[in-house]
Amino acid sequence: MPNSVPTTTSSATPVDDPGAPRFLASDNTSGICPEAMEYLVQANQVDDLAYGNDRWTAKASDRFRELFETDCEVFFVFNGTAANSLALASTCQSYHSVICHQLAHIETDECGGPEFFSNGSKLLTVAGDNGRVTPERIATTVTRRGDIHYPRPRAVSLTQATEVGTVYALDELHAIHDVADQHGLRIHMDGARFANACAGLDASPADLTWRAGVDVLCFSGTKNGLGFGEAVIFFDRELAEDFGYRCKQAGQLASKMRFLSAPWLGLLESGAWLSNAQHANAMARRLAAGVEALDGVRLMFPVQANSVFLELAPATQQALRDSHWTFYTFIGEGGARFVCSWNTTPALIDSLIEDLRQALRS
Ligand SMILES: Cc1ncc(COP(=O)(O)O)c(C=O)c1O
Ligand SMILES: C[C@H](O)[C@H](N)C(=O)O
Repeated sequence: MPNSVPTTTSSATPVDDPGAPRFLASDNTSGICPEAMEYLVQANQVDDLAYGNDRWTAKASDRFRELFETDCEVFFVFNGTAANSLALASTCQSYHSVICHQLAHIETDECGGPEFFSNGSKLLTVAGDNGRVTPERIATTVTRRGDIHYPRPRAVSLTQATEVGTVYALDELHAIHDVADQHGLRIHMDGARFANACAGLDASPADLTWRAGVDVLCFSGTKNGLGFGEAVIFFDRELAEDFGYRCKQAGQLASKMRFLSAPWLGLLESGAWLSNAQHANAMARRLAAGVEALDGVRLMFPVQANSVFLELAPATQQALRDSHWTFYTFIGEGGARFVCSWNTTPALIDSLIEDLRQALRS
């Protein structure tokens, strides 16, 4: 690494500063991890070609093909909403529909992006325990109507890890693949926290995607230690045809793409893509274990990735806010969501547990 490369690294909230905000609302609040920053700075050392024709983008794409053990097609876009919206638009026509969970981010938090970029493909939402779609609910949604007035289901979207911090086990993915195959559905995977699912399941990226029938994965780098940059990975290469044009038309073709792909290369070549997720998951488990014994706190979902959902009384929530904790209450089925990141420290988690303990006493 050139000596001039600054070894700047982002740190989590300093616990010893009582007035500092405590960032656990989202993994979108963390900074850029050292491995990504190192490669970002390296990519800045010399000029390179634009629009994805640079060496970094080629190397990162090859590393993804090594990681997934298959000749997949790789694209880089700026954020997850664009990744999901454009990937879904590649799986179906405007008169088709996409089956997804009622808590899916594509339904609740993308402001109609998937419908917009597909020119109208309808999202058909289904319920399901712990944020997961089931094969039975998919089959019912497909078969309940067959008339010309019903937008024919053509894809199913799975979020792995889910919006409520659970994961689809391998057998669940295969059962969904079977029913999708039976009904001619393509499978899109919202992998905003895909690395956390790999870590949580101790399963390979290939086993959790194409070997389980996934046609396209939106793999988030933003939540895995990058500043921005999502990889859209097509395992069905036919679906990838013309995807570059979709990106360009949607304003998602980065001219200096090396600054999206080089940090990804840092994650992949160092293995930080997985170790960052393993750490974030471990911090979530630490939080879950720490609150288990507290009266007045209910763990709302199994903690299988890096998110923890707690049912807290309004007064308790306010007490935490008064202590500068940040958390969301609009995700999933309510409750307070705490999300751990690559740089979440044990001290921060222990400080939250202690503040919770104090809040519940008052
Ligand atoms: C499950 C899920 N999917 C997709 C996204 C992508 O969102 P954004 O467009 O904010 O990158 C997010 C955001 O954090 C998310 O939580
Ligand atoms: C909810 C918000 O859109 C973001 N996806 C997050 O999980 O923090």
